[in-house]
Amino acid sequence: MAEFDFTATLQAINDQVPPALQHPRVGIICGSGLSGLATSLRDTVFVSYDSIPGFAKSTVAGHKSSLAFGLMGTGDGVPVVAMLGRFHPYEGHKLSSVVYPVRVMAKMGVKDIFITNAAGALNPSLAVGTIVVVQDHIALPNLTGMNPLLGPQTDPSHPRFLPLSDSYSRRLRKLVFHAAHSLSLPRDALAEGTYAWVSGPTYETPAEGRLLRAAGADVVGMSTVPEVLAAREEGMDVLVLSLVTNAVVIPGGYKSVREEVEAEIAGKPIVGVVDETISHEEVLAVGSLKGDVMKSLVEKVADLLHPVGV
Ligand SMILES: O=P(O)(O)O[C@@H]1C[C@H](O)[C@@H](CO)O1
Ligand SMILES: Nc1nc2[nH]cnc2c(=O)[nH]1
Repeated sequence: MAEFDFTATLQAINDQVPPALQHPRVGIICGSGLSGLATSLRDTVFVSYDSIPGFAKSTVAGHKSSLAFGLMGTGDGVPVVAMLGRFHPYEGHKLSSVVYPVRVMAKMGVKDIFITNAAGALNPSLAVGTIVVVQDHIALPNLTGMNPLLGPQTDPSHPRFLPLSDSYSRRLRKLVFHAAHSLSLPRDALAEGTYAWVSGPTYETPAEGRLLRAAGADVVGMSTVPEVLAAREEGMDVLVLSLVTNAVVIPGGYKSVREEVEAEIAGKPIVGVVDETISHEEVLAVGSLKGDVMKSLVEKVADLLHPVGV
């Protein structure tokens, strides 16, 4: 961690943020196309990543590069810091840089972190637009030597062998369902599921999608798990919400070329999906279409939070 200087980072941030907002209770990471979450904040102060030592720059469309500090929810509001733009390993950022902002949030006093992302559906019952409350993950990179916590510990007080069985806070997951009830969201607007982390930047082949589905994952994405690990190591409670932006596993699979040719010879139309691709533009479009639902959910959860220690 010698490359990171928390004191310099916090100093640069505090120079730009009024004292009342310098110790946020909640941290939010906005996924692809979900930076609109920050419009929930009042008295907002933006701090550009350029001005923060140790922070990288997000290079992905749909990700800005600033922190937003402000108050969320009714009444006095909950002090929040939101990352408008995250870092992904596929952009060339080291895993230690990817998770540095999460560690900085912990130093600021964040207790609960809400991590959002855009993800592809592996479970065919998940429609585009569904918000998945993540209850577990499968991280192939963690199992194959790319664990973000590999290497010297960033703090000797952290556990060397971090348990992950309780990574996704039951308290916060329950609050999401209470929030959805208060907002009268239809039951199928939300689901529970397991997130598979892959490195990207390629989207999955159909066979890779089937592999991850067979392994038990419901959605797949290219972020989040490194942040979850760092947050847990830092002692924060974690909530992850995945917005389903596209289907990876197609029910019934793709029609084979033989079936297509046979249908052509018989002069019949081919029934089923022949070919389908996903693009980041599509991912962002779903984000802007469904971002408001994510936003009201996050606002309501912030409202339902009890004061720290209660
Ligand atoms: O930052 P998130 O995980 O929301 O972004 C997803 C994964 C890739 O970065 C991108 C692919 O479209 O969207
Ligand atoms: N890996 C992966 N990440 C995504 N982010 C949004 N959609 C997808 C997807 O289909 N696969």
